[in-house]
Amino acid sequence: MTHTYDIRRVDRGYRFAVVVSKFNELVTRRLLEGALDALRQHGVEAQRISVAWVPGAFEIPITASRLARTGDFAAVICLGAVIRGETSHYEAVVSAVTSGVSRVGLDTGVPTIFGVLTTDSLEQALDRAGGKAGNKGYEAAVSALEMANLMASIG
Ligand SMILES: Nc1c(NC[C@H](O)[C@H](O)[C@H](O)CO)[nH]c(=O)[nH]c1=O
Ligand SMILES: CC(=O)[C@@H](O)COP(=O)(O)O
Repeated sequence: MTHTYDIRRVDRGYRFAVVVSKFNELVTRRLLEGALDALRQHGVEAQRISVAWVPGAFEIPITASRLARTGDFAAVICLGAVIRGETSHYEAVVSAVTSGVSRVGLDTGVPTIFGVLTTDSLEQALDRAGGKAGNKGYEAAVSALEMANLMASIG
């Protein structure tokens, strides 16, 4: 019989860190609210959640890395909103935050969840921050819970 890891078990002892960027705060505050809602709904008490605000998405990876390396957190949830402007700055920020968040997870072994919107417009971002396309912050927190449980199951 095959063995399947159980990702549904929620351990109330887990601690979670959230890194959220101030840039495009109208959007990112909604992502944060979604993430906090998801954690709360899954039984994670407020005192088990640490939130770090950073200036922009570019600063997310270094902060996630520092938090992951404390060993205090079952997962680090990264939230941001990079919205395309007139220049190639968008590509630079997206590239840095995407590869940086991925690297933190691989380097530390702590699930580092990518809840960073990369959109062509503010409207697209708001749609994904509690609007008609859901709340990617909420989804990111559910992924964090699943990964925390999966990592604990694997040992
Ligand atoms: N344009 C966006 C930024 N840019 C700022 C950078 O992330 C960074 O804070 C700055 O270059 C200093 O290092 N950040 C976002 O989160 N979203 C953007 O759309
Ligand atoms: C993502 C960002 O890059 C944006 O705020 C920068 O806009 P611009 O390319 O018009 O300077």
